[in-house]
Amino acid sequence: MTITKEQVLQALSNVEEPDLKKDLVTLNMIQDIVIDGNRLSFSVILTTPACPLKALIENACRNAIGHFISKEIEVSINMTSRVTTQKNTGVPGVKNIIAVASGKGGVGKSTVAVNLALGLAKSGAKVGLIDADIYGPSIPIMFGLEGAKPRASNEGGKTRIEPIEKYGIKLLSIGFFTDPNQPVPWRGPMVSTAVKQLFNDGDWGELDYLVVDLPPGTGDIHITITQTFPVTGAVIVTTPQAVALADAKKGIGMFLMESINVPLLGIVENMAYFTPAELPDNKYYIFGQGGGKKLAEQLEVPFLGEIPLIKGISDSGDAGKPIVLNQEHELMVRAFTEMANRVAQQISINNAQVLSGDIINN
Ligand SMILES: Nc1ncnc2c1ncn2[C@@H]1O[C@H](COP(=O)(O)OP(=O)(O)OP(=O)(O)O)[C@@H](O)[C@H]1O
Repeated sequence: MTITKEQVLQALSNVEEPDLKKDLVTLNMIQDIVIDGNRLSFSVILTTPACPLKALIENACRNAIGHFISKEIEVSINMTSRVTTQKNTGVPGVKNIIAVASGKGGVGKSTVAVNLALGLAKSGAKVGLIDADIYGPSIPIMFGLEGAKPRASNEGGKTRIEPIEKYGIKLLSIGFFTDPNQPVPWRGPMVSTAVKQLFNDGDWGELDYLVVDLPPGTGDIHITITQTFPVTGAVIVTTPQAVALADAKKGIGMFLMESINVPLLGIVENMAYFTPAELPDNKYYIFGQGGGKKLAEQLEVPFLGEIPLIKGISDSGDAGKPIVLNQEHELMVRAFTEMANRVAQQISINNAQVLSGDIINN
């Protein structure tokens, strides 16, 4: 039997991407169609490396070919991915900037930023991390990089700073350039210049996601970053207590201000419950239950997940090996991996909504 490329595309135009709510052909996700007698192969380009719907989409493609063309065709599908982008992020080669913020200090914003970056990288994405928490940069410690100094060079009058690579991600922290034993006595404009340099002078190469750990609260750095670089979206970290939730709301308000206008990717509730190591199935909601989820519902933004409170996180942070890399802490690995996948999924959905039509650029 002879089949044509047009028949294949026609059949696959009946398969909808469940998140993006459009068919795979309209989204330009079907590529490299090869027909050889009754053998057919093609690639499906997903928009997140760890697409939770991968198996479902592959199955739907096989069914569509069987149903609309013939069950006799031998189908081979290459499921691959290419992270989308919707706007120029202002940093060459960087497809998406993710700002991680919290209203209140000490809620675990840096912990979430680090494990988010590593979770995204684990799924196969190219990831960078900027620690813009100028008054309390904690990423050098969390990666075991205290005292590290990134190499800087000068190319044609332009400074290039080489991010430090560890655990598969590229890192720059304001802490690499300051004395950890001294407070940073910088005024607003100096801070803004220093932070912008991390973005502009960093030799980031090609990145799918650049995660930015912001200082707590709302201030100069938030305004500088969001007004200089078109941020793809913000992840808000809170804990379950009423004070933290109230501050998270303020933080969210800032991102939604007309002059800032950064889309919200969602809310993460950290230290949501306590699970003792010896009783892994028990959850104790010591600070109250469901506050983060309720806030997300109220504000109509996605809820990205609950991260339990366990002692291992602070130990891992202090030991320079973030918990998402520590298979012994299965519960945490799962919580952070799922959160990272939800963030990637949300970016893919937002990008598709902005781009309408072809979302995979050739
Ligand atoms: N889920 C958790 N379980 C146990 N400890 C945690 C958890 N999340 C964070 N911590 C610990 O709480 C402390 C504060 O976390 P972190 O530095 O990530 O917070 P932050 O919000 O970035 O703080 P800052 O306001 O100083 O920037 C750290 O010691 C960290 O290891």
